[in-house]
Amino acid sequence: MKKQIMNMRDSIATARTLNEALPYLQRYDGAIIVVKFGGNAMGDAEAMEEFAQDIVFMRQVGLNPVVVHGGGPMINSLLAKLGIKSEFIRGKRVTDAATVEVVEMVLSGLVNKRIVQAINDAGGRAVGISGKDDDLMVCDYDDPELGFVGRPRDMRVQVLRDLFQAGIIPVVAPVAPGDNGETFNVNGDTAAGAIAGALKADRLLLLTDVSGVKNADGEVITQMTPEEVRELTTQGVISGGMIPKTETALMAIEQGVRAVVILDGRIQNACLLELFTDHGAGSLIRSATVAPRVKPREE
Ligand SMILES: Nc1ncnc2c1ncn2[C@@H]1O[C@H](COP(=O)(O)OP(=O)(O)O)[C@@H](O)[C@H]1O
Ligand SMILES: CC(=O)N[C@@H](CCC(=O)OP(=O)(O)O)C(=O)O
Repeated sequence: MKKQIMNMRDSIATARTLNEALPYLQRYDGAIIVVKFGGNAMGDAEAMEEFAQDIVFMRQVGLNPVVVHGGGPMINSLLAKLGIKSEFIRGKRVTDAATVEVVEMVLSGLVNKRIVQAINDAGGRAVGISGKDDDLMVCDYDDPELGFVGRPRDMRVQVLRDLFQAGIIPVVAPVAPGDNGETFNVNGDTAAGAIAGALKADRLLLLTDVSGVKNADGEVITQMTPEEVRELTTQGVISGGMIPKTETALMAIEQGVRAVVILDGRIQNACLLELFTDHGAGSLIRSATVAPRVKPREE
């Protein structure tokens, strides 16, 4: 009897959750959601499975998700095995000719296919590509001191639209071509922002291993404007790997992405929580002039 009551309570809670999701399901119908899955957010097999389920769920309810992934820790591990040293400047890896080969092997191979397989196992149809496929993301050199690090210049996102049309979930590795046969290593956040900007995505979700952007007291800031982001960067409160994320957020917003959310990809169903519940998750960055979203995040 007690068990039956518990089951009933669970069912009521589930129904309530579904009900809460309805306005968001309506709001996001047909929306393009770019999800950056950082290497630190990937975690174990279970976390990967949950992430894949969230992505398949999105597609199932009529959204168009695009996954752009990172894989920094996996690159580090192979570089270490090969005895190749690597350093970071402002959150980006200094990339020489030997390093870029390892980066392409790890990102376009190991990591990309692991995500593709997880999404397909969860019942979706995923296809893995990189910035090289159909010249999706042609790059220039970002900064001479970084070596083969690319800065996206020409975006050809038609291939992504074609994949949406076919019911396929694109999974993009941030490796890209240059004009003179170069292979570029692109920071995953930068690539996700460029893709979201070119698609004028409804949302860019940057999944990482912290619960959001933190202020000087270490508290997560739930909502910020681009001006506030610039201020925190000048003060040095935003540093290291968070810099490419917030830089990306600002650029994406400038290019017409409605809002960017930086959130903890290790928490269960992070994407669904952000998109389909009143509560939301992480730090939402959007211009103060953009109309508030339906979601009341202490608004
Ligand atoms: N103000 C800040 N708020 C939150 N994290 C910050 C901040 N400044 C620096 N960071 C660092 O940024 C890291 C996230 O970047 P990174 O490790 O590159 O993530 P990913 O691999 O997911 O792309 C956090 O783990 C944290 O150490
Ligand atoms: C230029 C640059 O820094 N490229 C990154 C690409 C992978 C990445 O961005 O991975 P995360 O998202 O897991 O950090 C790198 O070499 O690590």
